[in-house]
Amino acid sequence: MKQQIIVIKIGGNAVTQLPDSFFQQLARWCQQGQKILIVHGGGPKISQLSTELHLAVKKIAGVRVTDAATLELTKAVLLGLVQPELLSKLSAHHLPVIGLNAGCNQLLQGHYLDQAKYGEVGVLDQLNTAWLTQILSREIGVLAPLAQTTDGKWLNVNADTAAAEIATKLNASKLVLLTDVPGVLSAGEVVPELSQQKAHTMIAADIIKSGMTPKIKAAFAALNHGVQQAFITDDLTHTGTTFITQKAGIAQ
Ligand SMILES: Nc1ncnc2c1ncn2[C@@H]1O[C@H](COP(=O)(O)OP(=O)(O)O)[C@@H](O)[C@H]1O
Ligand SMILES: CC(=O)N[C@@H](CCC(=O)OP(=O)(O)O)C(=O)O
Repeated sequence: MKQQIIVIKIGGNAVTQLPDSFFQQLARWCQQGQKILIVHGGGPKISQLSTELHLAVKKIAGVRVTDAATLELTKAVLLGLVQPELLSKLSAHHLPVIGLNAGCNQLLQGHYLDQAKYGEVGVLDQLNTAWLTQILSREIGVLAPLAQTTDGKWLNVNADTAAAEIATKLNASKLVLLTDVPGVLSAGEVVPELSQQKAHTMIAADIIKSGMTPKIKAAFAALNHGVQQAFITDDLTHTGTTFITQKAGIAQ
């Protein structure tokens, strides 16, 4: 089988409740020689600790408004709590892993999204793909959704957006957005296939909202920029919602 790159984004809720099937599927992909990059979130923990420390929690369409104090807390949560916990769970399942962040070898560089509106929030520009690809040929990379400006300032990036942009830059075969729901839901049922047009309608009807909005945008951005497949699921062994492009010509 051709070696391909799979990017898995794990949301902050999902990361605390990974089923056995998650580790088993990773082991299967490793045995097949697939390269795997995990981008992890941590939003619920950032919000919880912000509240405990009396820092305002504000999100605009799923993107955290991040002042300087919230950025410090975000780095501490992602790199000090969520990432080590995830690395130790993966290691306990004998999977070869390495923790990564934007500070290593210009791994992820970006610029401010809109500093007046969002504060220290970034958009990705550059990924050190040569170095990352080498790492991924040996280990599962586990990466926090932070970037640095060219002059070394840290930026908070929504993890769904980061995962999709990284998947695009790596020319990944698959982007899996692993979350706490089995897919995009409509009237309590998983929507098995979602076109961009149908997603727009569901957003306008307020069926898709809050944290699901950046996922939808991220998934379509990745597909439209060459990633072959994108899914939202709560289980790596179920496809949940598969995103489809209009070009695929599948009925909506
Ligand atoms: N149509 C929808 N289908 C499923 N979940 C939705 C939908 N609209 C909004 N959501 C919300 O999006 C949440 C997932 O986003 P989020 O909490 O940000 O997860 P994560 O931490 O995995 O990024 C779900 O738990 C649900 O509350
Ligand atoms: C700018 C921005 O929104 N950054 C996110 C990064 C973490 C994240 O996205 O975590 P989840 O995937 O668990 O939501 C945040 O601060 O919450």
